Amino acid sequence: MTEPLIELRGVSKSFGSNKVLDRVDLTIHQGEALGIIGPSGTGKSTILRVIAGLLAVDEGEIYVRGVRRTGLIEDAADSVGIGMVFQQAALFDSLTVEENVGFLLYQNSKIARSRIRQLVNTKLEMVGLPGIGELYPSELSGGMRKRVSFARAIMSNPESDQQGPELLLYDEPTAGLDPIASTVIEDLIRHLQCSQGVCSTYAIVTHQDSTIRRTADRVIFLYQGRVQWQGTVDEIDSTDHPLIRQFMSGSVHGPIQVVG
Ligand SMILES: Nc1ncnc2c1ncn2[C@@H]1O[C@H](COP(=O)(O)OP(=O)(O)OP(=O)(O)O)[C@@H](O)[C@H]1O
Repeated sequence: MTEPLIELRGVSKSFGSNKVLDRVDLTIHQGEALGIIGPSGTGKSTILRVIAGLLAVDEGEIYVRGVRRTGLIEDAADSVGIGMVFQQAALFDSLTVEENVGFLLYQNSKIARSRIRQLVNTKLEMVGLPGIGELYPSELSGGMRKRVSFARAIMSNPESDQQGPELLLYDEPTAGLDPIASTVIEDLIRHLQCSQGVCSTYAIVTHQDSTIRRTADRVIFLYQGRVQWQGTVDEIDSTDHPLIRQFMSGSVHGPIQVVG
């Protein structure tokens, strides 16, 4: 098998006395669509932030295409471009859609405004929202805001060698959306995976059944700081693993402790 794009080896992370990740091993290969599921508060977003290089770990090693990462992403860029779509769309309300999507280029490059506008428009078209650059986030629906945040995550700098992120990390991209708006987002995630030159690999954290089934090929189940199960999306239905059976049925009875 080829070298993984990302590999976590024995990664642990605590917040105070709360040990959220406990010697987690995880690999993501080129072209994979990985679903990360598990009960609330079990460390799914934390894993994404670790993979993105936004959060330091207490123990363990992170390899990016076989090269050990030391420090955070701000210390040294990885050889693999990573884009992250946060749980909340996290747009700046006082900026237009265009300024939000092109934010990093406006801030960190000397590229002409007209060129950035062109690049932004291309990305807005890719997420199915052409011509909305002049609008403000408050004028958009929740689903549109999510799509704008996708456009921002896949923006690339034409002055750099990287065409765009090779790995996209989605944190609950369909949370709070109705079933149809969720389908639009799920289709978009798959479509972006297949678009040439953009993010053919992704990891997605989700609680939504339809999103797990429609966007993931392989799934890992996280609980009590560990990867407790992994399998294909079809195996979710056939496994008799008690954690998966309880989680997918939503039962309050079983090995998963119900909080609250
Ligand atoms: N910056 C932080 N400081 C302190 N505690 C944190 C921090 N970030 C996360 N935590 C704690 O770590 C645990 C895991 O949080 P995380 O957001 O990774 O869980 P999750 O599985 O994504 O949850 P959910 O499904 O509810 O979004 C929680 O108990 C959370 O309170």
